[in-house]
Amino acid sequence: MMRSGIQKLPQNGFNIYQLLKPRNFSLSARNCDNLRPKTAILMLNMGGPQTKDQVGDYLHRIMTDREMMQLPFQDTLGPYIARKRTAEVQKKYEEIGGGSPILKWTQLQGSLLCNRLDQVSPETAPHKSYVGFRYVTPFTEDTIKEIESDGPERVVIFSQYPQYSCATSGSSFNSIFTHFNGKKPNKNIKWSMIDRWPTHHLLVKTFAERIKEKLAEFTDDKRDDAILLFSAHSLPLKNVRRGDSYPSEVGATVNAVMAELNHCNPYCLVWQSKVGPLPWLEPFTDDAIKMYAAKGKKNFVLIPIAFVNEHIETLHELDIEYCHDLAKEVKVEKILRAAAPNDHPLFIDAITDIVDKHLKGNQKINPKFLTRCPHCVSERCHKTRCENISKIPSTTGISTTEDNYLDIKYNKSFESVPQSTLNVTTTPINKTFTKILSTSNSMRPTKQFSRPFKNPFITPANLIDLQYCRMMIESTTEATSAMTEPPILAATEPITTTTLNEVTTEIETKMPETTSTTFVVEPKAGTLSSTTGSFSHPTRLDEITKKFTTSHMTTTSSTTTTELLTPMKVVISDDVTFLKVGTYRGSNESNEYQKTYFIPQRFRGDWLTAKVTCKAFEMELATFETLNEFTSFQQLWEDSQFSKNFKTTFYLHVDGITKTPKSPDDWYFTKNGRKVPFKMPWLTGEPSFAKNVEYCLSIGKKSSTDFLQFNDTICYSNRRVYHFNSFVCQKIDFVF
Ligand SMILES: C=CC1=C(C)c2cc3[nH]c(cc4nc(cc5[nH]c(cc1n2)c(C)c5CCC(=O)O)C(CCC(=O)O)=C4C)c(C)c3C=C
Ligand SMILES: [Fe+2]
Repeated sequence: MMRSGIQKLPQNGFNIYQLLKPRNFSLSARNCDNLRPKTAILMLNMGGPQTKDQVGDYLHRIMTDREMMQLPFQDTLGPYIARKRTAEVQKKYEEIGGGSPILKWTQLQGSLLCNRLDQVSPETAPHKSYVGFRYVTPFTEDTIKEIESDGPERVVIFSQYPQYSCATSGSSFNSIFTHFNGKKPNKNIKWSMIDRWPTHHLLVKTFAERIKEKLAEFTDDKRDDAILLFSAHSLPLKNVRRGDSYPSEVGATVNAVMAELNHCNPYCLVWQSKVGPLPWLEPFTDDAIKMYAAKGKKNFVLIPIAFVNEHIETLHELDIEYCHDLAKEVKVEKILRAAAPNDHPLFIDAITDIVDKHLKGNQKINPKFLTRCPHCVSERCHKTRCENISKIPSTTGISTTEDNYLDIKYNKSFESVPQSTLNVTTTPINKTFTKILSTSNSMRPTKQFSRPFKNPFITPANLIDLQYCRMMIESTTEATSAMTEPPILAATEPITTTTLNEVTTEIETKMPETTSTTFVVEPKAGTLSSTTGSFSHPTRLDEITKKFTTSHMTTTSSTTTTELLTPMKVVISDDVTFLKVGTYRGSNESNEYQKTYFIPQRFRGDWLTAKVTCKAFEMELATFETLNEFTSFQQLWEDSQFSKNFKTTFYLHVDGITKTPKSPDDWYFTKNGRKVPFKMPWLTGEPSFAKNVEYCLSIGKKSSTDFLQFNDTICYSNRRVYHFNSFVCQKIDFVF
């Protein structure tokens, strides 16, 4: 499906030529480069690649922008991830017509804005708009040079993000102030800025109109039930914890729009476009559609609420991935996407009013902008707000000294925050989590860890490694050859049981079409017993998966069917290799056994350190207790049957089986107080096999707030074959 935001430019029944008709100086100001504008409006935005060729550089810039992302070894890791991601992102841009329409829309909006400003504010005319992008041409720094050479009296830096985030608007503003650092500014040009406008009444009206346009397309009987899903680009929770105002500002826009609409419909604020493995603001837009659909809601309007023009996330993610693909998958009746404000006349009125009021007012800068987030540890933010900003000549009657007063006051209050609060010193570990999370966001210099760590499990090195592993794990979508590093593993791998061959033969006899089985056997589950093997077969797997999915979900309870979520996907990167870190011996009533732990090689320390560190970040760590388990896992991953349809990424921790009951009747789900037996079909249906079968279920969670994940396990009397037919359930009581 091909979409192009550019093709949509003339829609909306709005004749832009009416606005562009010549009026005194205004048109010439924009068409004749030689004419000096009195007022320049610098439209700030992130930008998007206009051609496929720009995608690589664009991603490179995003990934190396420390305000947008904080990665360990960012200078190396950022470009690496950008390269890995380029082809995938290029494909998306191809599908929306070859490039991002942000530039075209911003130019049009700027032009319409200046025409209107010339009318409503002749004293500051002629106005001329300029575009300054953060990650792609025209770069803000180049545009500033252009403005300076045009020599206006006044420049208004106008953020095109209605809601402020340090990751977006903050990054753009900081880049401007960094640009001015060390330069001699032209004292004749006065600068001021508009950093946010989330609840401007005309912006709110524009969104309301965009929604009404779509509601009008529903039949009368369906219209009132349509759920309005306000979808905003998500934000990492670490940014939220730091105090980023974006979530509350987006919420403010949504509330104002709903008030404007007299709360005519049910609605929900949802978040889209998560990047990377860390937790971001939820609920995600696609999950919300799925879950509402599962609850019988079938009509939706998606409203992009945090961006003022079409871009890849409206044209691809919302239109193609959700309104088309997902809607089909979850059998939505009608789902429409409201257009972005684009060139809606009310929107042009909105930006005109914002700039006009700004020009007539005397606030050159929002005090909120000068006050950093409560948990901000960014040196750049500090420098920008306390030093660089005061180097830009102000535009209003306020003297530079007074302007500096704001900065100095702020500066002092910042300095008075004891830096020691940034150190992680406390135990027990639970208490340290929050601090670690809130202070490890930016790539802090190691000196911030200068105080000794009392918790022996968390070391700066491991924190950095952890982040590194996360990024690496997330950044690739295919299992790679580096995973086959097993020589080290093979050499040290203990075989925990003597019955391996026996079981292999047995299974191969029972399942003759099986050409590849990988599993490990171990003594019957007892204390500390855990999963040690996998079953995998390229052709049978599909069949088995089908059988499992249907029989589980339909025979256990019809209501659970609707709560089946995406199965797991395990992503392993070529940079994460595994290392043996420990072996221990144990015994249960009938056997002795030995286990060996493997952890990602980059972790320093033992497996416990790795585990505890991961726990601190609520991340599961892939640990493989035996070589066989490791190889099985790898095979499973490589098996396209398993990987092709999976959308969710998380980390696999093959964890212990909770209990091995004696018979299937010993455990069951409860649903509405009713006991629902969990009937496990045996893979071959062989009665002779079935008589010794015991059933197991391992339960895991990827984070404390996440859904339970169930792993089916079948035990044959004294051995267990584990396979990865995992699924995720919600709201099910499990009773042993
Ligand atoms: C308007 C709000 C946005 C916030 C907040 C935001 C935060 C944010 N974004 C990334 C990483 C990426 N964003 C990317 C594209 C992108 N981001 C926004 C908006 C916000 N981002 C838009 C409108 C776009 C698309 C622009 C276009 O080309 O049309 C990308 C690149 C695309 C991709 O790789 O998927 C990345 C990467 C982070 C890490 C972040 C918060 C910290
Ligand atoms: Fe983004």
